[in-house]
Amino acid sequence: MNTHARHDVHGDVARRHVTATAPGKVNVSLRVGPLRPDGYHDVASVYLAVSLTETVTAVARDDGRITVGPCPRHVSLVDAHDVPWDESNLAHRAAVLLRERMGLDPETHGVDLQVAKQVPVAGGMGGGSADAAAALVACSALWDTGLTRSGLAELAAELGADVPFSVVGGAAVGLGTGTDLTPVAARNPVHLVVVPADGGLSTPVVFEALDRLRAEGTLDSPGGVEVNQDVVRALALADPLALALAMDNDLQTPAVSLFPELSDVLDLGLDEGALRGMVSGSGPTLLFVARDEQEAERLATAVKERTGIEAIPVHGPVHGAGLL
Ligand SMILES: C[C@](O)(CO)[C@H](O)COP(=O)(O)OP(=O)(O)OC[C@H]1O[C@@H](n2ccc(N)nc2=O)[C@H](O)[C@@H]1O
Ligand SMILES: Nc1ncnc2c1ncn2[C@@H]1O[C@H](COP(=O)(O)OP(=O)(O)OP(=O)(O)O)[C@@H](O)[C@H]1O
Repeated sequence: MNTHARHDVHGDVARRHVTATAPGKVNVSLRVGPLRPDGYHDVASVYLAVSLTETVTAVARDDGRITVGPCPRHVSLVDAHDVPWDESNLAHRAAVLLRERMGLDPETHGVDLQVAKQVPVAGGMGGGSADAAAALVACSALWDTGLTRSGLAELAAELGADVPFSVVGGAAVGLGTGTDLTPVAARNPVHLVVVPADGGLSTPVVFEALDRLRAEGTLDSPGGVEVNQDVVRALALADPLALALAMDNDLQTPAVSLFPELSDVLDLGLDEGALRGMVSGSGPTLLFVARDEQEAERLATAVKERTGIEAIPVHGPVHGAGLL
């Protein structure tokens, strides 16, 4: 029996359960290369794990079934109606993959996954990826796999480009499809405001829009991608102004072309004193850089007052997926 699992009483049956959390992310730099034959793009990304986290409780079942649903105890801050609560859910896929790769008996190793979400759905902040990362960590403890964090990160890469980073957390450069991670220093927290949009954007559709804009010559087509070292340096120096000036995102133009309302909110954030505004990942969530925590609080309140949107002050880096 592993040391992390606790017991709970459901009816007459004591069921072991484990809870894990995993962070959402923003990309403070996202440089995207040309389309590859496998449908992916090489990226040079600088990831920052932020203080919006997903929580997954894995409750043991001995009938081999795997289920996923909203957590009945933890409050979700986002509308769980937008989430597919079936086998396509990334947390469900994570549990299936882990069980298979560890050679565990599918007749006896089942789990109910209870997910509490804080990260906007389909917002470009890797919320589904964080659910997968938390599910991997929770199920690994529940089933006593003995996998290390790097073993989990390797499995994570099979689930999606952003999943390994949510396992690892902190701040990191991501190469390849984003899964080849190198941690970078980020000593002091960076304070940001994230502004979710009313609706989501499909990640592949945003990448396709980028390819289209490049093919028609509206955007330059790079031969390859290089890491934005100015952003890496700004994180190491914990200098919000340098970070704001250096940040970039190749998916911003395609995301705004698909979701034109974003330009108004970007302008409004700058008008309210943000050091810089940018689309987070594939969008449509926006991120604004603030000078410090107080300024982030003030900015979030101002954006909320002017737009009615629930702007959220966050900070990063925070640690990766772990047991509660
Ligand atoms: C936009 C980012 O969030 C930035 O971190 C990621 O690149 C996307 O990560 P993700 O949502 O975990 O992506 P996946 O689920 O692996 O891929 C979804 C789809 O996005 C596109 N995709 C994703 C990552 C990548 N490096 N190149 C791509 O072209 C592909 O069409 C892929 O089929
Ligand atoms: N656990 C999950 N939570 C949310 N969405 C999920 C989950 N599992 C699968 N999905 C599907 O994945 C899509 C993208 O969800 P997610 O919230 O991860 O987007 P995202 O933050 O834009 O991702 P990324 O930044 O990694 O591209 C959703 O529209 C949904 O259909």
